[in-house]
Amino acid sequence: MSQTPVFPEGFLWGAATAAHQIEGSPLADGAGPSIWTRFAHTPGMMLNGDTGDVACDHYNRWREDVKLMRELGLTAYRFSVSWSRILPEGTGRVNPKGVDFYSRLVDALLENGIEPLLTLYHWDLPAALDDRGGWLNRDIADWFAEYAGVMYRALDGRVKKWVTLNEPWVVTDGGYLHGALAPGHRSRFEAPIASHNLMRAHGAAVKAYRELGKHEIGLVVNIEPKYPASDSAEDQAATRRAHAYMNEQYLHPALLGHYPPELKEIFGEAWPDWPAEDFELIKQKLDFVGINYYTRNVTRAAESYPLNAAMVKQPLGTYTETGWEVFPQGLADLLLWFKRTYGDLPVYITENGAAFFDPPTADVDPRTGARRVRDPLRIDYLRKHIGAVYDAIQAGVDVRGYMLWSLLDNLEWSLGYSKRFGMIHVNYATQERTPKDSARWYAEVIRTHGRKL
Ligand SMILES: N#[N+]C[C@@H]1[C@@H](O)[C@H](O)[C@@H](O)[C@@H]2O[C@H]12
Repeated sequence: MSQTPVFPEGFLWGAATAAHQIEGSPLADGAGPSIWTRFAHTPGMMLNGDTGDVACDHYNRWREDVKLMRELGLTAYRFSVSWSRILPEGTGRVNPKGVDFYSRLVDALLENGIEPLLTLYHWDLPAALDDRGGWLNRDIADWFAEYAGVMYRALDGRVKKWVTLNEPWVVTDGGYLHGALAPGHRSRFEAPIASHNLMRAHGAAVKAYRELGKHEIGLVVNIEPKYPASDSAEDQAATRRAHAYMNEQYLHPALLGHYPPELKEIFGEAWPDWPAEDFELIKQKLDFVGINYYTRNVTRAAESYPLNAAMVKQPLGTYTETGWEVFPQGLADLLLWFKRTYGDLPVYITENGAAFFDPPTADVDPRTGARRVRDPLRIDYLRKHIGAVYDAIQAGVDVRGYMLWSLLDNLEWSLGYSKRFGMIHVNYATQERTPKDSARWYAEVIRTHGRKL
């Protein structure tokens, strides 16, 4: 990016979170347990034995957090709804106090000029549905559409941008193939079934929205550009497999109505022959796609399960606390790939950010008593990635907003509280919030609509 950027009028500047990662109080006011409530209380599943029982206590502190969003000047806020707060058993009985929590949050956002982007599913499946097979049960498409319908009836109109699923790839790869995430399964036979049912549920929820809703709905995927480590046929083939497995596995059925052929190659006998009518359900017209971008992957052939591919660490690369290479050009490359492959569908960057080392407690200026958290690496990361978004917009990609991951330091799933992605520091012992230097910087970016990158 060379010149002073001029982002499109109406471009949304926001931040993103997820229910289980910030709310705490997972069983309050009639809520049912989710698979993450269970997983976190299963010994050995969570680093340091951390759980989401308290997290950022957002369930009780949401007013304070909305005030912080307003002070930063956010024009949008992406959050998720905990399905089991709404339907404690996953289907049937609605918990009015669960609906009320999100209704009040949405009203507060709107009163403060912040547009809500609501994610229906950000990994916290009701435990009661997991007991009935969860994402392995084809009936979940109907269960998810029922839950989505409850939320559409309650909030559509105040919420005008809906997301069905967050990162189906992680749900499946982490929860059903490798077992690092809830519900902790490890099966190459279950993974394709979970993936396919996630996409069937996505389609059913979009179909329900077209009957009940009047605004916009989309899908959020985590995708990353795969660059071959060499020109060798083996590395090229490994890169092709990795690209299909992560970047095309969900966008192809949702937008094109079929899977990439590599998935049959990857899963072999574990890849079913899906009924044609499933793709009619999955491929529903979308109003936008959300892209979560963090890093790239330089890929080589290797003996690995199930891809026979491995990432090549870059000796001159800069890496975050989660071991991800800082590579902003990958975001621009990815957005151009998306446009070439799927056309001019509007795109939001629904997550982008980094975990760098931040202290457990904020510094205190002895003269003023003011708290401060210095995070120059995060500012550099964000500046370069927002710049890459601008480059893609200049190249013709219809990007309509940027949601920084994350508003708050939060529960990084099975990594617990060990990784801090927030632009607002959370002292978990006191629940004190301290906007980091990156938050102050982002507020200026927003105030100048991107001109002060
Ligand atoms: N890891 N990491 C950070 C972040 C995670 O905290 C979000 O819940 C996911 O949507 C996505 O993986 C990205």
